[in-house]
Amino acid sequence: MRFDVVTLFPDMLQGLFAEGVVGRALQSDDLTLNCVNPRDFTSDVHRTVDDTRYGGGAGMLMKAPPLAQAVQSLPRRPGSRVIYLSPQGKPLTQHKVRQLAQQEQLILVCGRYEGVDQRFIDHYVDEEISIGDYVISGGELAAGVVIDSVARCIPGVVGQVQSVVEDSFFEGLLDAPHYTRPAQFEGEAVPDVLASGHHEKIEDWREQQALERTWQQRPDLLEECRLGTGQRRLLRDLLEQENL
Ligand SMILES: Nc1nonc1C(=O)NCc1ccc(Cl)cc1
Repeated sequence: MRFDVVTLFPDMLQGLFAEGVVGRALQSDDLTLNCVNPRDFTSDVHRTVDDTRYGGGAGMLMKAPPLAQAVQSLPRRPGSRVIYLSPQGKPLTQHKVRQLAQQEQLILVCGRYEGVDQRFIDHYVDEEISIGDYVISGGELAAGVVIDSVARCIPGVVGQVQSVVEDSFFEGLLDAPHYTRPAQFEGEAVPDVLASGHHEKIEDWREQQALERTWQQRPDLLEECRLGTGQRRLLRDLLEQENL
């Protein structure tokens, strides 16, 4: 997978991935990160990348030509997609992450200021993606979230594939609680079942905890995910316990 990031702040992205498991993977041949700066595609002495809006309105917009030339400067692999990060995009979900991980190349365009000229989006962007319903200062952190979550889905990037499969949202449910040594922490012990060594009971307990936590924190996820018969029974028991 090749990640190309179109950004006015290339050092930000390099900094985000200077260490860590994804950072190390990005040094390898099968996973690369390249940044391209639209400012390098300006022709005026001030290297202008922004301008005021037609029709008025506060703040500045990113101009289309430097963004377009930055994207055009990139070598394109078959199966490459241009993604624009913004609050106007479709929500980034684990399902979308898995879809993106199938591509050969992702070109991530990071906006700054108050937005970009819509004609750049219409002519060059394949899809707009949002990492959440809030506004951050630019698309760079959102691009970092896409790179990290997609890279984790690529075989060989994150060791112990099992830990990736068990990540929250891989089964559509939130994760069960986890515990490690010490056995006692501030007077609280670890749930007995986890010390029982009874793997089937432990799996059932974790399944029940994941359902309970998802039901409490994110009932919306329960509508979407396809529950197995065992999970459905556990959820029914849970709702009965809660007299619901
Ligand atoms: N939420 C989000 N999910 O993806 N990106 C965001 C976000 O807030 N970007 C800020 C942003 C995006 C475009 C421009 Cl021009 C300026 C600022």
